Amino acid sequence: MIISSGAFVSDNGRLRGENVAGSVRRLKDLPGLFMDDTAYRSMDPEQIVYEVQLHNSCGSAEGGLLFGTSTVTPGKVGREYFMTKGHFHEIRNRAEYYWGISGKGVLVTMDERRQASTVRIEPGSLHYIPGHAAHRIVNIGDCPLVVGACWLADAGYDYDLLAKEGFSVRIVEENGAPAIWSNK
Ligand SMILES: O=P(O)(O)OC[C@H]1O[C@](O)(CO)[C@@H](O)[C@@H]1O
Ligand SMILES: [Fe+2]
Repeated sequence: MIISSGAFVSDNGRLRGENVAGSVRRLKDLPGLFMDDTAYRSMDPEQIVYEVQLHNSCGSAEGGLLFGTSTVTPGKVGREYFMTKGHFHEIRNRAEYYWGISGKGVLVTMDERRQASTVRIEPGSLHYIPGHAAHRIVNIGDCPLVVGACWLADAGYDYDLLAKEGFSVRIVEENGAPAIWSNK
């Protein structure tokens, strides 16, 4: 039985070692995500918006768990802060834990009736995301936002519902501070 995987989480939330894989999302990978398309098109398409690192030692086996960290770069497109794409789980009832490792952020969740909620993420904060809730993180600070996560390996990703209307709220800078805008 495998009880240790030979992987490590460093102070900045980076994973290394066995069974660790990473992916990067750049501005060019996220067309239509941000509300200000003119600002989006004026920016460097190679700019990294966020990176995800994943520790996977079970594939997508039912009953297995995945562990990941997401690192969102500080920045904005127009007035809207850099954020992850966000998703519902393909198997809708699958829940997930998030916790803040470093930086300042907002967790946005939204149910299938487009009811949204937001909560601040800070180092050490713990967030339970129930099934049937889309989830996204937003970096509202000047440093990278690093968030850890643990979720069921068979959860999968569903981006289709969000591709049409997006989340019902957006996190934007207003008078120098983060504000929640309705996107209904
Ligand atoms: O690119 P997305 O769909 O916003 O997801 C980013 C990552 O956040 C997680 O929810 C946890 O970090 C993973 O499931 C996912 O890989
Ligand atoms: Fe998820």
